[in-house]
Amino acid sequence: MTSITRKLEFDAGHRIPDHRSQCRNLHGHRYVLEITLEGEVIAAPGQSDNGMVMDFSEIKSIARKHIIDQWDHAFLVFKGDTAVVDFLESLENHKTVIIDSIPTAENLAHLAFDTLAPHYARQFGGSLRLSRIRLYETPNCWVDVLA
Ligand SMILES: Nc1nc2c(c(=O)[nH]1)N=C([C@H](O)[C@H](O)COP(=O)(O)OP(=O)(O)OP(=O)(O)O)CN2
Ligand SMILES: [Zn+2]
Repeated sequence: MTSITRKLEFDAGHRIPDHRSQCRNLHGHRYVLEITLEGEVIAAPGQSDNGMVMDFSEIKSIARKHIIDQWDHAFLVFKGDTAVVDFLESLENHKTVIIDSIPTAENLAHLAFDTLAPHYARQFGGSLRLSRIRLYETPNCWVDVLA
């Protein structure tokens, strides 16, 4: 079994409404998402992905389609944070993602894991699995969600 990791970055706004300090304010981060997959190295001479667990560009395409393109330059807001939801909905064409939980790094990492895992599992007849999502909220703060 071999483990490979693809890193992607995106910018998003959020706030943690219950937070006792600064994080209750509207603010943003350049998030770093690391996607780690486990699988066997493909042995298929002549095939584009020969010698790879999965083509890094393919890992990126799946993550972009299902997470990055939605979250990049969006404001990620808890559905129960009605003051902010109402404000964002008053802005024409604003990119807002309403989620079922408070947008902490932990909850966002779990959401990314649960969203992406089935898409990677579908590759190569189910022989590939998402083994870890690591999400950096800042260079000093990150979360790991493990399979
Ligand atoms: N367990 C968690 N704690 C905190 C979260 C979180 O998602 N999970 N989020 C925040 C804030 O949103 C913020 O992103 C982190 O702020 P801070 O602790 O200030 O992190 P910095 O890296 O910017 O701190 P430095 O002191 O500049 O290193 C808070 N807590
Ligand atoms: Zn924050």
